[in-house]
Amino acid sequence: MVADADVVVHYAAESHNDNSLHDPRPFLDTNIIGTYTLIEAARNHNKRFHHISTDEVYGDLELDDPERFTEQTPYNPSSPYSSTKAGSDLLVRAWVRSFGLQATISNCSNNYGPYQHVEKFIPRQITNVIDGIRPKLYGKGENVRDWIHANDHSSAVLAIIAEGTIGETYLIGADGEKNNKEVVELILKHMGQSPDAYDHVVDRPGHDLRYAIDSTKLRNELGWEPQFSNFDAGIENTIAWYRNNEQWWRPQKAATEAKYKEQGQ
Ligand SMILES: Cc1cn([C@H]2C[C@H](O)[C@@H](COP(=O)(O)OP(=O)(O)O[C@H]3O[C@H](CO)[C@@H](O)[C@H](O)[C@H]3O)O2)c(=O)[nH]c1=O
Repeated sequence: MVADADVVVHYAAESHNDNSLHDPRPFLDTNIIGTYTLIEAARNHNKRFHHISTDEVYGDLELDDPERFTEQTPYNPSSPYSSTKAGSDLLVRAWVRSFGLQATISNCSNNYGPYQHVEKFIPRQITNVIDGIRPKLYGKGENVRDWIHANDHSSAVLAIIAEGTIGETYLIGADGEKNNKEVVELILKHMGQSPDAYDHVVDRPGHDLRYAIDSTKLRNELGWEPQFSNFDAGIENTIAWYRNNEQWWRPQKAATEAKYKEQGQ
């Protein structure tokens, strides 16, 4: 497959923190060995490679910290998931230096939009409300995530593939910081529910407090700008998508909720 490709863009990963806390092994197999397999294939076939990664490799920030993550922030991952992504980033960097792999890396903040698995925060709450279940907030709901629409993530990746400098890392983010409580309240508002119609549940062990991305390098060097900066409208459209595409998510819903129930979440 790699022999016939122009560019290998490596999005594939075990990506869900909660899953990694209950069964870390698939994260090592997929994120570490899987990435090793792909960079070896790209090296053997002399192909341009782009590695999709996460801002979680940088650990977390305090809620009141004025700083945001930059390409210079030291790696400090917290979870089995983010530590395997940090490991996969380092493999790519080593293949660039040792073997001259023509690779770039991007670390993106939290994505939202259509086609997201119902295990993730936003689709879980939307599909819960559709099913008459109250949304579930971990802990106090004060944790902050820096939301970006999936289409903006994709346009940034395209810009990096086209114009990015080999060996470089680019942070992708759209200045979308919101705490989890605000997001749930917005979903409830757009779904005609009372703003307090949610439950607090058991917190995630080691739960990262806040992620925040400074994407100046991507914007200045490659001229990238996000197009979907209206989060309110983005959430409304995402709700409409889940309402209109039940056949896509329904097969995963019961098993996903059963797993959460086992953890008191
Ligand atoms: C599923 C769920 C999550 N949460 C909280 C935990 C987090 O603070 C926030 C978002 O949770 P998640 O959707 O699991 O996403 P998070 O752990 O931030 O990680 C996401 O964003 C990362 C980028 O920052 C990606 O690398 C990961 O693959 C992706 O899963 O919502 C709740 O309060 N209730 C929930 O039911």
